[in-house]
This record gives sequence, structure tokens and C-alpha cells, in this order.
Amino acid sequence: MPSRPFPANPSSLTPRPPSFLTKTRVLFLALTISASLVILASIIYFLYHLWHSLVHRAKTIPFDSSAPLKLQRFSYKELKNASNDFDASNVIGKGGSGTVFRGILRSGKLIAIKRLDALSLQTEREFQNELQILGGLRSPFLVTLLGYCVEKNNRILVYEYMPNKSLQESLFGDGVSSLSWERRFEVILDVTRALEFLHLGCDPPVIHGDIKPSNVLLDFDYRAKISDFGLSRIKVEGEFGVDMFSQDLGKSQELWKSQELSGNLTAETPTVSTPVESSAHEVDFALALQASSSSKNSRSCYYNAKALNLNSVNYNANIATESDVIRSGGNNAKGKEVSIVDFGGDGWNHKFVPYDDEPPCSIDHSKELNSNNTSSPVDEALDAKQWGKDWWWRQDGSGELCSKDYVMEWIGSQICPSTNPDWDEGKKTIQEKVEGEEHSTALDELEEGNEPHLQGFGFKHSDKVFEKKESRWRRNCKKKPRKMQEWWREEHLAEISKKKGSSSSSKLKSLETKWKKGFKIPHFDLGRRFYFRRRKNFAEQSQNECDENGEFSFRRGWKKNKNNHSVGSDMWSGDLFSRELSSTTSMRGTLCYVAPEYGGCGYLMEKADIYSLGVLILVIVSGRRPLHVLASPMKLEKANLISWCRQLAQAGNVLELVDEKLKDEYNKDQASLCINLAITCLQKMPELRPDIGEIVRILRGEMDLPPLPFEFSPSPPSKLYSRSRRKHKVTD
Ligand SMILES: Nc1ncnc2c1ncn2[C@@H]1O[C@H](COP(=O)(O)OP(=O)(O)OP(=O)(O)O)[C@@H](O)[C@H]1O
Repeated sequence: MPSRPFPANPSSLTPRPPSFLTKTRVLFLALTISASLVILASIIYFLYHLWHSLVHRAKTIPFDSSAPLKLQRFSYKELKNASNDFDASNVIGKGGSGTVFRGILRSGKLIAIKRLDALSLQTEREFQNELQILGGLRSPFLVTLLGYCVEKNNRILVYEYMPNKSLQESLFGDGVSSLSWERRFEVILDVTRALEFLHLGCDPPVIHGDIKPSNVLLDFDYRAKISDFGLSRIKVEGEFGVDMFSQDLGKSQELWKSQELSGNLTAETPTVSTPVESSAHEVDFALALQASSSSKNSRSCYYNAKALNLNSVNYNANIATESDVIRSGGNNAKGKEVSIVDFGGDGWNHKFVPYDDEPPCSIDHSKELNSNNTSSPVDEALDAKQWGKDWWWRQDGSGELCSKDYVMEWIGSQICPSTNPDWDEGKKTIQEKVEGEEHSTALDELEEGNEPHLQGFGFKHSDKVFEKKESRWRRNCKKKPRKMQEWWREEHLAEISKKKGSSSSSKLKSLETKWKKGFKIPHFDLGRRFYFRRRKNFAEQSQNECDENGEFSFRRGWKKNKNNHSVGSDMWSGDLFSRELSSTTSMRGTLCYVAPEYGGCGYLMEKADIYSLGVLILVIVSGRRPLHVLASPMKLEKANLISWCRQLAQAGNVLELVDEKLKDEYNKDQASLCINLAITCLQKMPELRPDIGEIVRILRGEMDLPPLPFEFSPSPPSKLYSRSRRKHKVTD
């Protein structure tokens, strides 16, 4: 008998209610639809990004600083031959960082060869900047960097040759054949196009950082091209303009520390094929500089550059105080010592010892870097990064003292009747004015004790003629506060004495004696780039050495150039001044061209270039230097180009600023447009300055000039109006 089938689970036999089936179906459908929607959205998102990046790329040049265009590597011999053994007759210019020679390659191509001065951290930094930034850019408005040479301590850059040299020569050179208005206007247009390319055409944007006449070179047809990217920045991280040199500092410092911890700071120096292939070396230089500037108590910093991964340069970046070296007997170092910064002895000696001549030495900078060991590694990394951003203008732990103020004070002191033949005319008013103000009378005070030195500094022209006036002036000056001198005395001597201790007390004494006698603070070449940097042989550099070929660079300190071919050096250089500044805070840029917000205390942004452009435009239009106090008789109010321009604008007569050499042969509309544009670029608040896109459009006549800032305006609007306008502009 067939067995009855086992009844299935009664529940399975129960037919599912239709509602359940529907629910499942709906759920399945919903899931499918949402999944497809997600997939679709992802595809759209991906496509959008692809499209966006393609469109963006089409507009800007993707700028990868680590992968510059192919540059030719020249051998030293090749360049030596090209320049006839770097013959003096081939010198075409001399800047703060090196000498420029004319050269001819075997192919017959003319080149400009810039041989950088003795290897130093600064030189190296500029060399790297030039290679990594200019080397990665090509534009008809930028001087083309053709190649480089790295051999032993030689750092050479090779550029396209610019037959008409720089705008500095054209405007202020010997036997100046005056630039016509058309050429001047073209130069202004070219410079703005160059900046347009850098700020808007490059991705990320590049900030030049040193726009001035000597960095505007002129080709055969007097078309202008921008050069010298030694101070340039690549704007990264959205908002901040970060130095190539310091942007990776945090990273590298972490790396460096971890290497140190793991005992891995060895002499096994990485071999790198080209300077541009390495991205770490500049960072380690920053470290080295930081250490040098922060090691308040160290008398020497031994630089051992591991990460200076230059071709044929193998050394360890590592830094130690002298005491560390002594303690370890000089045996710790596994790398090679490349340079020594000696804060002892006669002052701020900065000795760079050829790395290949020196024995290995001990390096242990960990104490300096890790002086506060309580912080976490993350904090340290952050600190390091922040530190990296600030190092340039923080020296010796002297806080945030803004060098600009000091410089400005000094400039104030330079506008002095002894050097200004025209002073007599407005003497009364000026005397009253100066007495009423806090202007330092440093120069006059200094002049008192050191008359013979004046000649060396270029005061000889006016000495005899104004002897009487001077003595009268000095009598007046005696009553005034010796602000700058006192400042120097307090800050500098105290600092030196602290640093050197008793061992150098005799030198300090002699310095103080000199001080009592009265130092001369000569004029320095305004318009030259300045850095604060420790200068070799502090005491040795007597003022008598100063000659009219000397140049002042805060980067280099004062230096005597026997073969100085650079023009515009009628503003003499200041040895003492450079030392004063070098020992306090740091700053970079070119005096009078550097934007106020960047006066040693801020980030370099596009608007800093705009400010420099404003100064440059005024210089081009007027044919005057921004600060013109010595070269020719003039009224005091004309000495400062910007304030003179402001006065003219208020009087509604800006065209008086136009170079007299042009006579009436210039386009008045263009000239007043340029001057008014410059005025808008020179506004103190960066956000009020137009951006480069607007400037180009204004110059092309495609956009109206914004209303002049009220302080420049002939008829200043009411405070209320001006305030609201400003507010409006800021919110724009
Ligand atoms: N490619 C070039 N072709 C022709 N002349 C050049 C070229 N490059 C530089 N020069 C000349 O050499 C001079 C010095 O240039 P360099 O860039 O070394 O210094 P600078 O800009 O005057 O000063 P600093 O480097 O201190 O800012 C220029 O003013 C210019 O006359």
C-alpha cells in the first residue's frame, strides 16, 4: 500500500499572501533602482571630474615643480670656454647672488651665464628655486632658462641672452638713451602679461616675489621678459603662498627625525642624478638655516647636508652646535661637513667650507630641534611645518620684530639736508617737520665723528657745498633722539655680547669704541634685493673698503664689487647697516618694491607682486628710482616716488610725474592711466589692489579703472563714503 506522502510543513503549504510578494518585489525593485542610481551618479560624477580637469588643464599650464622641463646640463668646462674663462670683458651684470657673463656656445648661440657666488645656503636655495620654478615654465614673457651646471661648488645658470640687458640699465644706465614712451608702455604691458601668466596661467600659481627693473630684461626688440625666480613661490595649499624651500619642511623634518631616531643618519649619501630630480635638498637647507637662526646660544653651527642631493655633491644635512661637536670629539658625523656658520669671533662670520675639503664632523642637532621633548611627534611635525614657514624672518629668537619698521626709520634718517642740495629751499619747513617727528638723525650723528668716511660713501659731492648747512643742521640734530643708534646699541651689542661671551669682549669693546666715535651709515642701493644674512668677517670689513662699486644686499651683507657692472648703485651700500639687520630679523625682497604686508612679517601672495608692479610702473613712467635722495638735486617731496605721486594725485596733476626726458612726446591718456593704475596697485590693503587679470584688462582698455583710493584722490570723498566704498570693495 502506497504510503501516503508525508505531509509537508503545513506552513509551506499555506499560500503566501499577495501583499508579501508585492513587498518583496517592491523592495527588490527599490534596491535595483537605487543601486543603478548610485552607479549612474558615480559615473556622472566621474565624467564631470574628467571634464572639469580637462577644461581646467586647457586653461592653465599644469605646473609640476618637481618635474621641470628638460634643461640642458652643461659642464663647467663648456661654460668656461663659452665665456672665455669667465673673462671680465664678458661680464654683463652683477647681482646680489652672482655675476652674469655673456657667452657663446659652440653652436654659435649667444647665452647669458650666471655664475652664483660662493656656495652658501642662500645661493643653493636660489639656484634650486630658479631650476624648479623657472625651469618648469615656458612663456614668451619669461626669460628662458636653458640649462645649468653643477660641478663641485660651482652653481651656474644658463639663460637665453637678452641683448638689451635690463630695464634698470635702460632707465638708469650710463649714457642712457632715453626709452621712448611707446617702449615704456610696451614694457609695462609685457610685465603685466608675464604676471598674468604666472598668477593666472600657471596651476598652481607662481608668485614672482621680486619684481623690479633689474629683473625685467629686454630682448633685441625691447620686448620685456621677467627673470630671476630666486625668490619665487609656488602658491600651494589654496590660500597660502608657501616657499618651495619650506613647504615640505614638516615632512622632511619628520623624515629626518625618524632617520635620526633609527640611527640612520649615515654617510651613505644618496646619489642623485640631477638637482631637479631631488625634492628634498632645499628642505634640508631650510632645516640648516632654521638651526642656524634659532640656535641662540650656539657659537657655531656645523652644516652637514645630507639631503643636498645635488649632482656630485654628497653630504649629510645635519646640524650641531659646536659644543655637540666638541663633546663628541667630532666623530659622530658620518657625512661631510660643508659649511660653518660661526657666530663667534669677530661677529657674524659665515664661513662656507668647501665640503670636499673638510673632514667629517660630528653633527647632532637633535637637541636643538627637540629642545621641548614634551610635545608629541604630531605636534612637532606641525610645529616644524609652521617653523618652516616662519624661519626666514625669525632669527635669533628675537620674536616678530618687523625689520621693515627699522628699515623705514632708517630711510627716514637718510632724507637729510647734507645729501640733498635742494634741501635749503625748504629747509625751514623740513627742519620743523623733522624736529616734530620721530625721524632718526642717525646719519647726521654719525657724520659728526667720521667726516673722511663720507667720501667713501659718496657724500663727497655735497660735502663742501653744504658744509655750512650741515653744521647748522647738526646743531639742530643734536637735540633730537638717537633712536636708531640707541636701538642698534641695545639690540645689537647686547646680542653680540650675549652670543660671544667674554672671549670676544675685546672685539666688542672695539666695536663699542667705534660706536662712540660714530659710525657712518652709508646709503645702500635702494632697489637692490635685500636679505639679512650673516656677513663674513664682520670686523674686517672696514668702512674704508666701501667704494662706489659696493652694493648692499641684505642677503649678502655689504660687499665690495670690483667689477660691478650693475647700474643704479649710486645709493651706497651700508656695511654697518647690513650687520645690524643681519643680526636681528630676516626679510627678503627689494627695498621699496616689497609690499608692506610682506615686510618680513607675512606670506608672499599675488598681491605682493601687484604692489611691486605698481612701484615698477611709477619707476618706468617717471624714470626715477623709488627713493631718490642722492643722485641729483631735487625737492625733498620728490625723493620718495610713491609719496610724491600721492601728492600729485591729490593735486590732480599726476602727469608731472612723467619723465622729463620724454618732454611732450608721450601719450597723456596712457601715462595718466598707468600712473592711476599704479596708485591702485599701491594700496596698503592687498585686497583693495586689483588682480592681474583686471590690470591687463584695464591696460587693454577693456575695463574701467576703479575709482582712486581716497587718499590719492584729488577731491577726497567724505569719510562715510570712502568707508562704505572700502567696505564694499573688501566684500567684493
Ligand atoms: N639673460 C640675460 N641676458 C642679458 N643680461 C642679463 C641676463 N640676465 C641678467 N643680465 C644682466 O645681469 C644683471 C644682473 O642680473 P642678476 O639677476 O644677477 O641680478 P639683479 O637682479 O640685478 O640683482 P639681484 O639678484 O640682487 O636681485 C642684470 O641687471 C642684467 O643687466
